[in-house]
Amino acid sequence: MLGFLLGTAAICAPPQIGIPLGLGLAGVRAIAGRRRNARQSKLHTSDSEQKLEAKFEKVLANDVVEPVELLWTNLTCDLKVKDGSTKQILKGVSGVARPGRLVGLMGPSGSGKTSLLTALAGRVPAGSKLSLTGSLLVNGSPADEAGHRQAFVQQEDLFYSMLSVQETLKMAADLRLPQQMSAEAREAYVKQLVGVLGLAKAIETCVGDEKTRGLSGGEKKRLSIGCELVGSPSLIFCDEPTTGLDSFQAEKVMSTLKSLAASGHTVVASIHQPRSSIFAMFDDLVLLSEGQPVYSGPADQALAHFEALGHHCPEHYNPAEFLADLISLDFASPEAEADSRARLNKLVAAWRAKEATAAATAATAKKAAGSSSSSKDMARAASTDLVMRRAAELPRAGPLRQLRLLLVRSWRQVVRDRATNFSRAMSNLSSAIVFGAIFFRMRTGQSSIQDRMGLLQVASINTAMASLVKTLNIFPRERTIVARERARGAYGILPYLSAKLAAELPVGALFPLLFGAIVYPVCGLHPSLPRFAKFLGILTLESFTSQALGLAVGAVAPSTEAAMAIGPAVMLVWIVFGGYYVNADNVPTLFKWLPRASLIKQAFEALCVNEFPGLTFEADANGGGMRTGEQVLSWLSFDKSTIPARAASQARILLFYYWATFCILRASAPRYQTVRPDASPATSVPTPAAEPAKSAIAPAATAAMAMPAAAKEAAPAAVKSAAA
Ligand SMILES: Nc1ncnc2c1ncn2[C@@H]1O[C@H](COP(=O)(O)OP(=O)(O)OP(=O)(O)O)[C@@H](O)[C@H]1O
Repeated sequence: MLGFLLGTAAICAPPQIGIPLGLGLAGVRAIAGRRRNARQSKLHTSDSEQKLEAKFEKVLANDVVEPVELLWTNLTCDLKVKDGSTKQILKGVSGVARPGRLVGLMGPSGSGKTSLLTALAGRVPAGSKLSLTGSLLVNGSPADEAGHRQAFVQQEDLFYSMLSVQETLKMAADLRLPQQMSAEAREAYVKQLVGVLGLAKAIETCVGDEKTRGLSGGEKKRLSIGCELVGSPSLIFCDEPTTGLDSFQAEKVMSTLKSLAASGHTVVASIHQPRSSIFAMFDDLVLLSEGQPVYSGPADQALAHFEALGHHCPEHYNPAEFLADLISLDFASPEAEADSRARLNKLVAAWRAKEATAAATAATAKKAAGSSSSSKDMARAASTDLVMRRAAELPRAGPLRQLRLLLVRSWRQVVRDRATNFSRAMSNLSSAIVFGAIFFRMRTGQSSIQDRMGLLQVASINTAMASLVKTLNIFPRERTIVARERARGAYGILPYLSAKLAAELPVGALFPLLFGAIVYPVCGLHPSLPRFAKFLGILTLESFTSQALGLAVGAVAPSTEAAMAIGPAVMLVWIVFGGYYVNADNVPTLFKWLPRASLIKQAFEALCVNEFPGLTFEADANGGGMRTGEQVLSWLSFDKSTIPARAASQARILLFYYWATFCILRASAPRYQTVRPDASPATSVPTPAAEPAKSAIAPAATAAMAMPAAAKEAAPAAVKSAAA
């Protein structure tokens, strides 16, 4: 199985590293292969899967990435605005991304880079106000039918902050690689990936967050790329990978992308205004302004193109800056705007004319490329293609394995997050000290009845709020990570939620216990050990229910800020109907369900039922007042209540929130729209006007592009011969 690693390593590593590495470790691969076979026979893996896996290894070991060519023609993105009109964000953009080449998407802010990248990656949400038309082809087939593997590295780097680089990559590998891979092979695969990403020095460093120091911005970005690389995608999209990084880190990130392109991947990265050393890394360049194409072709021919149009880039000038200035609109004054707009219109018109001229040539070239490919090339590409696709379908981690892996991850996150745990402990401790000081050693006078009720109410509110706020702070962010991982098909919602709860509940229970253990004796609540234990149990269950409410709100809210606004507002309703401010008997029929659904009410009522029975109070100055705890319960309308009944109600509310969270998360699985064919007749052929320099694997790419129909016929024969 180490062969798998070596193959992938050879693909991911720059050629000068990959080839010696492959040769040097060939012996180790043989040993690992024998171990794998033994393990597999133990697992009763089916023969066909073993054969497929062997072929998969062979394909990877031969340093072959399935070549993928992405071709977009006349791509238009319309945005419906409020008044019913339409704003064009992309206005008929065409271009190509070839295997083995790094394509830079450049343009001024708001020019449509992110929109184009998102459209190319097929990540425009379905049902949004955006609609896409045009043509998007992968190796000649519509992108949504091509079945290729691709990765989308988003601008924001999100991770479980307490996991190290190695653990993060290993988790991605464990969840997403075929489960037949041995543990050693996975480990070696991760090690190799770390090398490719240049993260060897940071391998044990935890990712970190605002509270805990960890990876630098550049290292986080490379880790994001690494997580997306698991599964060896042919096509890699990267949205503004250098944003927020210093020039050194930005260059390292771009070098990683460049070496991935050099090993056969097709890489497309949007970038705002790179320094000249980064600009020099681009093989191809797509320039956009105001959603219109200004240039699309080899990066080293861009300046010549604009030179021919009368715009000369001064010597020793950063070409990226020159191009950015050239295609930007100047809003300094109406005259400057009119001038820059006129210049831009000319540049766009010149490019459109060049595209139109290239159309006929490209059609002929495409035909020639198809016929010049040897049948051997075609069979090889078809074989590779089929094996890679089928290998990607090998079973990954099943639900139980997912549960185990996710449990380990959540547990590490919860236990290692000392900063959060410390602040939670301090918050509960300080609340306990404040309440302890206010309600210190309550006596048995009439006024102590109110004090006891007040303490029980604030104890239930404090416990609920502490748990809610902590969950709202963390969960919306975690939900985004989960959504990304689910988009890669890493795991299901049920294993995720089960693992999260199993890991978090034991740690989460410590904080209400700490609070209750101080408040109960200090305030002089009913002096009985069983009642003390029940007091702690009621608070802990309430804390879990409040966490579940936080999960449901966090699942539905679009951001942490929104969740922090919605959660306390919902909690306020439960506090009002918490049994202290409004007597349940006086609630209008329409709202009768509210006290029943209030987690505060269930906790407060249970705490009262635990506290008051058996207590006696001194009479007031007139000899009146409530003399027994039972009278107090009756006054509160809690006289028929029992602790098991309240606990059962609380458990029902808890389960309802879990169920709601599950349903919301499942329903919110991202759905993306496909590109609708353009109704108008095709106006251009999507080939850069200038012929790009041929990459090492360009012939394979051309063959793959030209032969989807032929591939279908050639594939079975090719695979048969490979199996033989
Ligand atoms: N979902 C959307 N709703 C409203 N406007 C949008 C949406 N998506 C894009 N736009 C608009 O389309 C234009 C292009 O946006 P886009 O984010 O693609 O530009 P960009 O070149 O990536 O900008 P930047 O470099 O600043 O990130 C902008 O004017 C933007 O406001």
